[in-house]
Amino acid sequence: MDEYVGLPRDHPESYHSFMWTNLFQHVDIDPKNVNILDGNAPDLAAECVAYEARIQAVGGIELFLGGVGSDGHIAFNEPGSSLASRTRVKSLAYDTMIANARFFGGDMAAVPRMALTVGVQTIMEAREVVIIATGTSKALAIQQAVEGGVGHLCTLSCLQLHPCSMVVVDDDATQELKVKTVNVSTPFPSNS
Ligand SMILES: N[C@@H]1[C@@H](O)[C@H](O)[C@@H](COP(=O)(O)O)O[C@@H]1O
Repeated sequence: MDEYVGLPRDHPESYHSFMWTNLFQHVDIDPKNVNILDGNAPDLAAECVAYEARIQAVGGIELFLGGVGSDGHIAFNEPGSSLASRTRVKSLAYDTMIANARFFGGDMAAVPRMALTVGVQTIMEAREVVIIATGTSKALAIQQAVEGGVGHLCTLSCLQLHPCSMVVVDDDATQELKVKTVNVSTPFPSNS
């Protein structure tokens, strides 16, 4: 769904490496059926257009599975991204660079400043969207996305308008939610 611009494909922190290490090498998939954006393409804009065309050619995205940044971004659709956006080159937000510095030895100078990413509209056209958010660092983003209005400052909020989306959270990620619900398996206290 996204890839840093200019980071060597085989760098341990590239999304190519992440996907091969954590998923593709464990499943029976023909490498020619893997489609990851090329952040080193000679023409980045053309790479983004071609990626959208490849999605269309296979009939669209069946399931979009992703995470969320602590500022509410999905893929690399940083705050301020157009809700009509499609795959494109994106400058990373300073907060995202700080969050990612841990993957680059804490060296901000080593953190890529740009990425290729699917757009908000690209994600909205997937038939199903599942987003996983764990930990207190995601709690504000979850609150804004679930209880706030739909807006481009928290691109996860667009899922309020998606017909088949789900956000999977742990308890920590729900800490900022204002509307409390009771776990259906918890019995109500008895008055007697
Ligand atoms: N580009 C990725 C996002 O696609 C991802 O959702 C986010 C959160 O990742 P994690 O769930 O590992 O914190 O990290 C990066 O910013």
